[in-house]
This record gives sequence, C-alpha cells and structure tokens, in this order.
Amino acid sequence: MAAGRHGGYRDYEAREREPDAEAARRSQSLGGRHRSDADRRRDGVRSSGGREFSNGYGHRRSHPPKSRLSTRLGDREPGEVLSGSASDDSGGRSGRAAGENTMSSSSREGEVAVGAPAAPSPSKKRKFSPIIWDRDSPKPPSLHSGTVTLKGVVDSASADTASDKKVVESSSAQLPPPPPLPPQGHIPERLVVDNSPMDVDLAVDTDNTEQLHVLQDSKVLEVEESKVKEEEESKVKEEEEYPTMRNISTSRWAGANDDDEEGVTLRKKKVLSPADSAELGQGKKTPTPELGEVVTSDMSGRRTMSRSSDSGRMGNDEKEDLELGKGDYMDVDRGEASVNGSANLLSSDSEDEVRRSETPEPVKPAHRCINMLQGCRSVDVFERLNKINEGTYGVVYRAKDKKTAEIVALKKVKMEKEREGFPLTSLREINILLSFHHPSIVDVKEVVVGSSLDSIFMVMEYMEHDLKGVMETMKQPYTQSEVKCLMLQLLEGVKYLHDNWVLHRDLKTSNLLLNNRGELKICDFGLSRQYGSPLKPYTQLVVTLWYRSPELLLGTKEYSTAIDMWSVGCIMAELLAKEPLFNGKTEFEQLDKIFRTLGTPNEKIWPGYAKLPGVKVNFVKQPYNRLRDKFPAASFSGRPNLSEAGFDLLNKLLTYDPAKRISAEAALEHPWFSEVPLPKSKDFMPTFPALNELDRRTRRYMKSPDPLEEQRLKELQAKGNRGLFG
Ligand SMILES: Nc1ncnc2c1ncn2[C@@H]1O[C@H](COP(=O)(O)OP(=O)(O)OP(=O)(O)O)[C@@H](O)[C@H]1O
Repeated sequence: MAAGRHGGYRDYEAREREPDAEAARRSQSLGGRHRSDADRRRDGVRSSGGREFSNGYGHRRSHPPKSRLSTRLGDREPGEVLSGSASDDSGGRSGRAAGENTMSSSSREGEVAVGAPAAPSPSKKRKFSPIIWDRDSPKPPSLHSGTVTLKGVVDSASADTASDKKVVESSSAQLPPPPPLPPQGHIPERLVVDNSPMDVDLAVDTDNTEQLHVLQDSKVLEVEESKVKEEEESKVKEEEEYPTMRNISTSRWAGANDDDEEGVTLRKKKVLSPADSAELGQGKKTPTPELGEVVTSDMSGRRTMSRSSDSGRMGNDEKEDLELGKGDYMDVDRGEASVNGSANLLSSDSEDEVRRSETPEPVKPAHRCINMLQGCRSVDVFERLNKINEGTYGVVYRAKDKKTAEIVALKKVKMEKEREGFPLTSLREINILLSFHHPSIVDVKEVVVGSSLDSIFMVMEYMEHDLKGVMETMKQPYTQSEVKCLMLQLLEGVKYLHDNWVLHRDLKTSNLLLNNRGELKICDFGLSRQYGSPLKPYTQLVVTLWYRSPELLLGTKEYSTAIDMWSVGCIMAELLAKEPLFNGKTEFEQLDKIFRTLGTPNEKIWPGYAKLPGVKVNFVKQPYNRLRDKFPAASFSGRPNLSEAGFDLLNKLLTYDPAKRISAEAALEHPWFSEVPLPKSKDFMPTFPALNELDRRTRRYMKSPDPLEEQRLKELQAKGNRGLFG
C-alpha cells in the first residue's frame, strides 16, 4: 500500500514549495529531460517509471516515506464561494485574450433566475446534467468544432443535416472535414458480433438463470426474432432521439504510446504505428468498434473484451481471433462485418445509415446473436481489495487479479435503476474506453461479469488518485511547472478525444486520475456519447456545474468541443489556485460568478450571445475582466502567480465565444509550455499516499482525523475483507 511506502499519514509533512527561481532553475536543468519527455510524448511512449529522485519538495515517485502530505487543507463543499473579491483593476489583461472577453459597461445586477434550460427533475441520481444537446431539436448537429483538427478519417455524411450545415456556416473557416467513409468494397474485419447490445435487450431478469448460464457458459445469447424487430424499431426511434455520434463513427486507434505495454496479445490483430495509421489515411481509418464488438485489440492488443475462460482456454472465437492478424484494421469482424457495422454503438445515427448503405452488406445471420459478454471472465478471478469510490453510474473497486497479482480498478455498472436493460451510458463508456487508447485516457482492459447479468464490471488500470482527492490533501497548490505537466497531459487526452470526435462533457477534477508515476488520465466517459439524447431527469445540480461553459449555462442549442475546453480552463485555474474557479450552486449563481470575474459578455465579444435563451435574464453588468486579480503576475498575498503567457492561455481557455475559444491542439502549442519554468517531467511529479487504497470512510478520516471515525475505522478493519464485489 502506498501509504505504507510513504510512512504514517500523520507523519506527512507539508510540502515545501520551492521558490519560482528555484523552480526555474530546476526546470532549466531538467531541460534535456523535459525535451526527452516531450519527445516521448510525441512518440506516444509512456514515460518509464520507477525512477527515484529527490528534488527537495519532499518525495517523488518511488521514494519511500516522507510524503509531502500533511493534514487536510480544508475541504470545500460544493457551493462554497470564492473569497476573491477582485479589485476593479482590469490591468494585466493580455491583449488578445482581453480582446476576446471585452465587457459591456453598464452595471445592473440581475436577480432573476437564469433562463437556461429547465432544471432536470430530481428522479435520477446524476449529480448534474452536463447539459444535453438540443433538447428540442430532433436532429442535433454533429460535433463540430471550429478548432478541431481532423487527423483521421472523416465521415462524409457528417455534415449533411441542416443543423450540421448551420454549424458549418458558423465556423466554416476552421471546420474539420467530416470523417471519411471506409473505402468502397472494404469490409472491415471485426470480431463476430451480430448485434450491438443496443440491439439486444439485455434487460436483466435475475431469476432467469438461463441467461446467466448462457453468459457463463460462453454460449450465444439468442434473441427471438420478433423481439429483435421490436428492438430494431425502438433502436431506430432511439437513434432519432439520440444525438448522432456521427463524428465518432470511426475512430483512430492511432494512439501509439503503448509500445511498452505488455500483456495479453491473443487478440492482437495488427499493431499500427502512428505512421501506419497516417498511412491508412482518410480511406482506411479504423472504424470505431461496436459495443458488441468490444473484443477489441488495439496497437498493443491489450484492450480486449476477454472471451477466454478463466482457465485461459481458447474457444473458437479466440482461435479465430488469432487468425485475424492480417487485416489492416485492428478490430475485425470476420464475415458479418457490415452487419456489425450497422450496430455501431458510437454511430447510431443517420450518417451511419449512410455509411452502412455504402458498405457491402453481408448476409444477415439467421439468428440474432450477441456475444458481447460471451466468454467474459468472471469477476471471481479478481480479489476485491476495497471500494474506491461510488459514482453516479458505478461503484469502483480496487482489486487484484488472482492469477497475475495485477492490481486493477473494477467499475461495477449500476443496473438497479435500469428498467430497459443495460444502461446506455455504461455501454457508451465501455465502448469508448475499449476503443480508445492513449496515455491520457484510462485504460480499460476487459469486461468481466458477476454472478448475473446485472453485474458487469469494467476492468481498468488502477490509478492511485483522482485530482480532486489529491488537491484536497495538498497543503499548497501545484507549482506552475507541475501544473504545466498536468495540463499537457490533460490537453493531449482531450485533443485525442476531439480528434476522434468525442466530447467528454464531464471534465472535472474528480474525473482526472493520477498515479504515482506522474501520469494523468481522463476517466468517466459515461456522458461522452450522450449529447442529443433526450433530457433525462437528471437531478441535483452540484459540483460539476463549476466546469460548465457559459454557452451551456445560457442554454445554447449548439455546442462543440469548446465546452470541454472551458472545463479545461476551469481545471487549469483550479490546479493553480487549489480551489475551484467558479463554484456556483445554481446555474444562475454559476453565471453570476463567471460574469463577475470575466466581465459580462456582450454581442460584440460574443456574436450570437444576445440570442441565447438565458440572456433574457438580468445579469450583473461587470464591465471588466478581473481574472488577473485572481492570478496576478507577482503577488505576496498568497494568490497564485501566473506569467503573462500563462494568463494568456487561461484567458483563451475561458473565452466566452466558443468559436474563439482555444482548441486543445492550439493550447498544446501555447508558449506558456515553452517558457521557464518548463513543464515538470512526469518522473519528478510529486507522489501522494494512495488514498484509493483505503475505503472512503478511511479516506475521509485521513483527510479529517476524528476520534470517532478512527474508532469506526478500527472496527471496519477488524471485520476484514468481505471478499465480495458489490
Ligand atoms: N481506474 C481507476 N482507478 C482508480 N480509481 C478510479 C478509477 N476509475 C474511477 N476511479 C475512482 O472512482 C471515481 C468514480 O469513477 P467514475 O467517475 O468513473 O464513476 P461515475 O459513476 O461515472 O462517477 P460520476 O458520478 O462522476 O459520473 C473517480 O472519481 C475515481 O476516484
């Protein structure tokens, strides 16, 4: 346990922050390392781990004891208001950014609740709705960002809809080309899946032992034809209702960076280098796998929906898989490729229909089959260690592979409230995570099943922390060089998502995982596919409001990758200040806080602003951008210092007009990352005791020791490991 490595928690010492000059010196002295790190990043190679280094901050990776952590620094509650009452000084604005957020000059304060989309009804537990795409529009526009750089395949049909065209018009200058269709006549090979789980009712009847046996015995789940028809009809309906994810109808697996990954390669079809991927080019982009074909193998062959039995015996599927290495595409369906293609979970939209029609259609099998879960290993191959956290859609456990002793995180998909089968959010998350492979995206290794169909677990690489938890335990905020290191990783992950036409839509510090190798990874893709879905009765506006962009808060019907970039801006500010930038409790309060800090927007700096539904409300009229007050260039007040370049980047991330907001790609090239202090190497990032290795109650105690809690903790520990998942 990392806590052990770091010594007793009570012994943790506050981290001594090195002076900027020292940081600069270090950074310079590490320049070669930084460069090589950057090179590695560019090359897609994960940073190697295990180095020991003492930099005077306290302990770094692989160092034993002496953590820099000390006692909790005061937890923040959602809704806690920032104290920063900025002065009226508007100086320090960087020219361009200031120009982007120029304010109106009147000064009335509004008190009416914002006319943003109606608050969701409280019947579902989601903490907040990261805003659903056009609730009213039956055909939401596709994901287009004026700043996204298309690196791979485009779907030529992606801009067909009227709404798309609208977006195209509005951001025509930078509009990425649509994803290309697979080459005519090409039948992408995929693992055999006849339907995606979206096509097949996985509604769980826990009494139905037959279904269970089907799964456990690796038999094909057969669904009655009539039911299938119904399902298809409902799917079509749903596809109409649900947003078109046309932009991720294909995805690039081109993320290298896994060269050093070992592991199961039975399913490895072909290892694609970035060059290979580039070679594939427009015509050969790897299609995003369907959910049902999540038996995927990426470049490293690690992302597998295991079909092997516990004993590792290979079934026919496995044997077939082994023969699939010849294809250019990583995930291959033999034979029924097009059929499967039609069930692509990530592309259940009209464009997919177009694509399907252009893809040679093999004969449909007589029986609808689904083998998504066929042969999945049982969760019993893992030993439960502790519960890490419980989110809205899943409980996350730390567990150990009984065979390999590998520590993993198991996210149990919550099913209890699902009346209509397997939750779509989870299907999307599984599909996306199995499909994507990038050092900044949490790695999902396989899916395992529990004792019944209602127990499905994603097996993820284990990460010791999430950023929120880490910052709660830190005494001092991250240094600029550390923030740069984290921001680079975050931006690389976001760029990867956006390049692959995925909006995360729920970027926040608790969805950014950290390990003690200095690596940051984005997790929780439960909402990443949801845009355009009908408004669900999400409830309880809480924390993640803080990362929500103004266009969403003001009820825009069109949004794009810029919403994630706003969240990235909020995260950058939070990393620097160790407290959330805008922590409103309601949408109105959130906007109010934004406007008071960045100035009230107007039509001049944000064309189209006046037409947004929520603008009818009388907001505060703050004429100036006062962000600089919170991040001065130099300060002895304890506020985080930020250089001109850093402030410029922050302003560009927090630009009101989504069309002008900086993209992940452009942000990665921002001069802030090249100036001193240079980004710290991952190898030298601070490490922390792994609170994820403790259960939540223990973690709470660690952050806020309390004798009563201590007693309870002891009792809990005495009870020992229950050994059951969920
Ligand atoms: N691979 C992992 N390793 C370690 N901890 C993890 C991992 N994945 C998730 N967690 C922990 O579990 C928490 C919840 O995970 P996640 O956000 O995926 O669940 P969720 O139900 O979708 O949550 P939310 O309510 O935010 O939507 C994370 O904040 C993190 O603390």
